[in-house]
Amino acid sequence: MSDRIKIINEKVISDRWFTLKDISFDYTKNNGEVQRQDRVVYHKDNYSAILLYNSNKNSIILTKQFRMPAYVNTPADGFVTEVCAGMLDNDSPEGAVIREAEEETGYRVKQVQKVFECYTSPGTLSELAHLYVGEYEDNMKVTEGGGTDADEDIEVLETPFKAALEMVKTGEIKDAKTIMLIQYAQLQGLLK
Ligand SMILES: Nc1nc2c(ncn2[C@@H]2O[C@H](COP(=O)(O)OP(=O)(O)O[C@H]3O[C@H](CO)[C@@H](O)[C@H](O)[C@@H]3O)[C@@H](O)[C@H]2O)c(=O)[nH]1
Ligand SMILES: [Mg+2]
Repeated sequence: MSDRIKIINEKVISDRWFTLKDISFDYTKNNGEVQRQDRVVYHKDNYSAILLYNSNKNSIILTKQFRMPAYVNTPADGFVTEVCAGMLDNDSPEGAVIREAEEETGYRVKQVQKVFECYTSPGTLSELAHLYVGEYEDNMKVTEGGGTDADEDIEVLETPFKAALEMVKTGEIKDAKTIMLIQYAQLQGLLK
């Protein structure tokens, strides 16, 4: 496959947060014809996310925080309900998800299970997500959570699983990784 792609030029448009590049390349089409193409790509660090669940209480841990891109799309959607997620920051996907679970939700989990990887928006972003589930218990709560960066202001919401399913149905939960993990838990019968 890769011999069908020849990079011709890469131009950095912005490296203000992650890097936005304009990439021109020669692409060999399925019919053998070579075509010069140009794509704008946002190089975004990979991240891990986790659905923390308690199968005795039938509850999950969700977070809620302001997300400017969602606000730009629809101001009423600016505060986004999500599972805990964070960038790898040079950790392994598993190390990062355990770190972020504690920083954002206050739960110190030891065992996590990887369920899948996904490209979050492969036409635009280089970002690959590593998605996990993990059991939490009340006695694993070591801090209030909320995030460690000065500009992180994360609400931690212990939510009955039934209520979360309803939030997906009504559109109150619109975040893709969160919907995927909630539906995974439902399909696997992790929670009722
Ligand atoms: N200065 C600056 N800081 C930013 C920017 N974007 C994010 N940050 C800050 O960088 C930190 C990143 O926190 P993480 O927990 O590691 O990542 P995240 O923001 O939760 O992002 C992950 O989940 C998102 C939601 O699904 C994903 O959209 C994102 O790509 C990523 O994987 C946060 O403090 C956030 O405010 C930016 O453009 N500029
Ligand atoms: Mg985060």
